[in-house]
Amino acid sequence: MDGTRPDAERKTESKYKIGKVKQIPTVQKDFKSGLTYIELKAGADEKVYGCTKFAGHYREEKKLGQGTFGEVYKGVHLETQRQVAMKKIIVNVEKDLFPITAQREITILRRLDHKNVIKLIEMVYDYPPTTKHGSGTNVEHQQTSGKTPLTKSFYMILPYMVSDLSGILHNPRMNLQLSDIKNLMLQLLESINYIHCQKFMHRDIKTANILVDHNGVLKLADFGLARLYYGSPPNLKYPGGAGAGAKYTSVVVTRWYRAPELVLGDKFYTTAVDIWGVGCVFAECFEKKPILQGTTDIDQGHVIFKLLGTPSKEDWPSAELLPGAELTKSKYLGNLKERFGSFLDETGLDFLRNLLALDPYKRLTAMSAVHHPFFKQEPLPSAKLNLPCEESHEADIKRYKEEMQQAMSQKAPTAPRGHVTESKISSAATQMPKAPGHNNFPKGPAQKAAAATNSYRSNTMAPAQRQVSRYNGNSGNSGFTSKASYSNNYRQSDQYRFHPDDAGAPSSFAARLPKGPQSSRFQRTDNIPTGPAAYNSYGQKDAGYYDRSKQTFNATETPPRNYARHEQFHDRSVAIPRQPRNDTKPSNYETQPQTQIQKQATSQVPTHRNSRLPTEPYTHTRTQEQVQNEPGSQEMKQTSSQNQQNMRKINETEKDKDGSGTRDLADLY
Ligand SMILES: Nc1ncnc2c1ncn2[C@@H]1O[C@H](COP(=O)(O)OP(=O)(O)OP(=O)(O)O)[C@@H](O)[C@H]1O
Repeated sequence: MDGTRPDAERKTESKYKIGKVKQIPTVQKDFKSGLTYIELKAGADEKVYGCTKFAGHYREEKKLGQGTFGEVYKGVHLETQRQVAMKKIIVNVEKDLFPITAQREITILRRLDHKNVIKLIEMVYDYPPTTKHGSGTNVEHQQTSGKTPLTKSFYMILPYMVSDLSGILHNPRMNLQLSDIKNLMLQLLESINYIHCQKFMHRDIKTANILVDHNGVLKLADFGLARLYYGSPPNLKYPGGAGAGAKYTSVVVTRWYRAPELVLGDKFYTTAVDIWGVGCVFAECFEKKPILQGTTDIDQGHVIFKLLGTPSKEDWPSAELLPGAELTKSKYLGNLKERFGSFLDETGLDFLRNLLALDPYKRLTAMSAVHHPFFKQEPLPSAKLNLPCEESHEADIKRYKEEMQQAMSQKAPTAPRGHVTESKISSAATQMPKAPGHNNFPKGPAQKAAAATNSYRSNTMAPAQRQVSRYNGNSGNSGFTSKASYSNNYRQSDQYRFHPDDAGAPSSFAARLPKGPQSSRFQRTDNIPTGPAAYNSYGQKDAGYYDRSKQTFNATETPPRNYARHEQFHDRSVAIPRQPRNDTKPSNYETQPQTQIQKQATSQVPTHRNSRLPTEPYTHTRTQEQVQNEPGSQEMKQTSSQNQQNMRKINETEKDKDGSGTRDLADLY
């Protein structure tokens, strides 16, 4: 381009060669051929190949979120006035190191092209003013203040998305119906199936990385931890995911969304780690907060097993071979049904249970999950996600919390004598002692009852509860302008509803995903083979089970209630007797009796800033002393210290290559 420049200068420039040379973004049209083109002309001060210069082309507006290596801003492309999101990557001029996660994200995003995956529009750069290359807006300030070392910035320019799922779930004016959740889940599974088929694992699935545009289209974002995996894409050979043939770093995924095999230190994990994240996201749509909030990496294991039960050898045979196997000596019974039974029926619970299968080889794949009967039963997934067009990002969560606390402090109207009123409950609640280390939100039963009346979950609330909800659009008391939300039994007319099996369904979900390892279980029921080997919790025709006592297959009856799930579902030839579970009560406050209203209240308190790396738990209802005195806690302590030792060993040998951003390139591909 500029033949007069010295070689040395050209060498430094090519260090940031990122893509095509693209200095002038104006798209022109050739009238003869009808083709559009961009004229390439290097400006005198534009030194980075493949990047547009920030100054004069883009304007930075409000902050949308905090990234690992810089912030994410809303911005405007000046020539087109198009709104964009700008993910800022700050590079220290002295060290001159480009963050590897950013490099990884750019490389991967450029390879992906799917409607449910965020697109990288272009890269732009901004030089510090001390260099002769020109002046950048952000760095001028640095120079004048003279405090911080000079940095140059790169921006990943992405299409602007009006909200992320974390923001949506915390926004009191947004009310997701079950049909909307199904729609979101289908879009999410499509995006994950696409990236898995492209041989990438995402490794950071969480609500903050799931973006939604103003048309209700979901876009998976943040590929900073993604990587190419080895081996074939998901297929019949590899149930439970793909990529098992190689060793990867196990310190990936934001802790609360980390799959149990990662928690136990497995390095030969598969794409199934992303499906675990999908399960966490799905459940979060109901509780409106991350469902598995471990305070440490070891605690994460306990929290997982508290929800799903400690796995027996039959449940997860390879767990005992993992470095953190000590954790499987705990004796939790699991409380998935108690926690989510009020939101989901048996089919929904089965879907959740199979997304959150502890054994990755029993977990659904993205392609099989799409065919789960959950999506075929009422309410069907909505054809289009219609959310109020309000910006909702993780950066807004703090504001929602303040709004909620303000609304809580307002007095409710007095009720006739003898009736329990919201204000009475609230005042009783405020007298309850606060648990240590917690915020100001009420904790005791009465407070939780008060909080429950302010539930976000209007779609699952009883009508009486819904009437007193301040946040619900249905409520006359609503302090917010809200789109009319539907009543509990509202059902969209069929023309607006989507069924995955409908040939002419208006949506793009119509069963066009390839059939995967476990997908046969979720295909049409007439595909399910008959006979003893076919008992399958989804096969309506063959709803039989292997009767252990009679040593026969009972093809006509449904299994008795206590029949172990793996016997019906996973073990197709021999029913392995389930290990009797020790009934010792674990040190698990969730197993203590809780009223429904308490549970609702606990689930509705968004006390964390957002769902990034956890620092403290949401609720902390017991004192240290209480915890120590609980039955089983000493035993847990021993297990825990052994686990800690194990995990320390793992961490020492593999110093968080992914989490710290100091990964070596070899791990990339
Ligand atoms: N294209 C976009 N449109 C609107 N908001 C966005 C966009 N991309 C990111 N955001 C917002 O910025 C937040 C952080 O973005 P992102 O997760 O990509 O950054 P990150 O540096 O990778 O963060 P983390 O360290 O949490 O992984 C998102 O949760 C979202 O709220």
